[in-house]
Amino acid sequence: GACCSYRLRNALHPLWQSPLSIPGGSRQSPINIQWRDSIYDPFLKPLKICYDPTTCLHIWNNGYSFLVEFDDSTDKSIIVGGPLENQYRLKQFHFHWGAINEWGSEHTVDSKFYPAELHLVHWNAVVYPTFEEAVMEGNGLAVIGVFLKLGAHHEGLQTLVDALPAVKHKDTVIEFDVFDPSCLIPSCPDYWTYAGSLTTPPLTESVTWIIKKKPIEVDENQLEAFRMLLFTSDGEEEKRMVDNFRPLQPLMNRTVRSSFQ
Ligand SMILES: NS(=O)(=O)c1ccc2oc(NC(=O)c3ccccc3)nc2c1
Ligand SMILES: [Zn+2]
Repeated sequence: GACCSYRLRNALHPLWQSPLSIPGGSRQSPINIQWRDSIYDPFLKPLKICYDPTTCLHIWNNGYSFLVEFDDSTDKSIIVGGPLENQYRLKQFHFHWGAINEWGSEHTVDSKFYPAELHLVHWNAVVYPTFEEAVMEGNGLAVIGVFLKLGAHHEGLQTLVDALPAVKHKDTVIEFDVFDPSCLIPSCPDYWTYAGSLTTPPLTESVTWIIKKKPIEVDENQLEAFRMLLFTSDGEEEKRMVDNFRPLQPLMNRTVRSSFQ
């Protein structure tokens, strides 16, 4: 059935030479969000986002994507509300994108891909002492997903794009001391939410996904800048960093809730 073909696809997908046996596999991510199957939940609260731009630390190319990491030793940059029982601390954000504009996002909406997707990764520091422990727990992480669509130039993203040549190769890092990632989040409050997993190893089923309904607009040059990054380290044969998204996973017996009617 569909499930075993997913299993096979996961095992064969080039980027994720994950062992044939993926973890449990009852709440894997990403998924297709079928708009008409999502259930409006009037008890979902608005998501409250409070980031302190001075908690920004550095940008680095980890060989999967480029990450902007934050100082998560205090509650200075947090999210609260939405589907969440506790407040969650911002750890890092990163993107997934395609070689061309026809695909690139991890989640799809009514089977439509966006050219890229932003993930803002947070962890439950109220209940767990470290990020590493939170990664192993069902309510450990909360990731906000924001779709990127081709359109107008995005001013806030440009400061990131300007820094990318300095992290072209895997395992390069540069200091990035002030950045407010809320400029990358649409002002429209509408979102979908479901219980899922990390989409790269360790693929642990510890993520409450909060997927914003509205995309942000970025221009062609900004998407092309992502595609100039490399999976490979300096001195290795160059492999462009593109198509760093995981294949869609089976919904199994999950429902996707919406914060809007
Ligand atoms: N595509 S994803 O599902 O958002 C996703 C997938 C896999 C991830 O591994 C980590 N680890 C750290 O951030 C980390 C940062 C610093 C120290 C330890 C871990 N974040 C992830 C997000
Ligand atoms: Zn991601």
